[in-house]
Amino acid sequence: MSASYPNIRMRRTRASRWSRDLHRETVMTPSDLIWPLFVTEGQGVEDPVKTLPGVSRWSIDGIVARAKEAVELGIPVVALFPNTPADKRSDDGAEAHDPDNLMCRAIRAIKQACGNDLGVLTDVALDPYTSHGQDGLVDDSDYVLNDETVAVLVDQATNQAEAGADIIAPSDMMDGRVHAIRMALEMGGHRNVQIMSYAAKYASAFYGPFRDAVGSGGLLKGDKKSYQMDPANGDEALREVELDIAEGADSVMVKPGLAYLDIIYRVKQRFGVPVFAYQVSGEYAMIEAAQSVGAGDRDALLMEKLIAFKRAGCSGVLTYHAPVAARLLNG
Ligand SMILES: NCc1[nH]cc(CCC(=O)O)c1CC(=O)O
Ligand SMILES: [Mg+2]
Repeated sequence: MSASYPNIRMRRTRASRWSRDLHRETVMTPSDLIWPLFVTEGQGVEDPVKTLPGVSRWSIDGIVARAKEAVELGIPVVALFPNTPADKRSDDGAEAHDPDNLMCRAIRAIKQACGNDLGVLTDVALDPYTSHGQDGLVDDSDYVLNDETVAVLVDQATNQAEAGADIIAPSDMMDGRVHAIRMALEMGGHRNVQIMSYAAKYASAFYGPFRDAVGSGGLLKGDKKSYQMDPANGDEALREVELDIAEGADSVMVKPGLAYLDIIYRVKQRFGVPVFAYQVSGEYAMIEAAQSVGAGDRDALLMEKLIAFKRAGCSGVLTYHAPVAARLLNG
């Protein structure tokens, strides 16, 4: 007989629902969710994304409706990604400079409709605007240029802040861009605009459906391994995070989510900063696929994964399942 048994029975506290509720260490609420939304041109358009069943691209009127839905559900933030029309994509991603581009119009429309009831997070990177699908400017050998790209990103971020963005989220993985954007925001009088940096973003096979959604997938030549991180590396993620905090990020993101729980945990333990996980498109698609072949229950799979992010140390999670999760949490 073990020295502790039967003095200690771990099952005692699990025996009834009230007791399980009482002993729960981690809670998830709708305010832990960030809802990524895809914007497209037009009016009254809902364009389903084939590889993300249940997710659509919406024209700005639809995006405003989704934003109001987020407020009703208690979701504090939406994240915006534009599907730029093909004829506005170019080698240099010039459309990113236009203060009236799809993204900026969507930001203004949401802020007008929802004001301070909802935060708007905006993606900074060039892939929705480039004809080659890379997140930055490329040289003759298709190498993604760092400093030249950062200059464009600063302009893109400034336009988004001018349009009313509350959180600027650079997802490009260029070196030094957080500092450059922070300086531009300070100089531009946007002192309270936050930066949530995609600090540890991996060159992942889980981004496929997203690239479909923003229309960059078919265009992408090669891969993003010269700027996004090697999935084999963990110490390097801590260096990335340390730099972004020093450069002025208010919070950091780890992306993708589930396969990188160790990174989330290490970042939280080491730096104690707000950490967010991006449960990316491929992760969403896997849950939906499991549901559709009867391999698992979507709601249960989803909530288990979300609580794992909280347990690992996340302040919140970006997930396409945000409205589904919020409804479940709201009962
Ligand atoms: N700037 C690109 C960007 N911003 C968010 C995602 C992926 C999100 C997802 O898969 O849900 C990507 C894809 C990429 O790096 O190719
Ligand atoms: Mg970095």
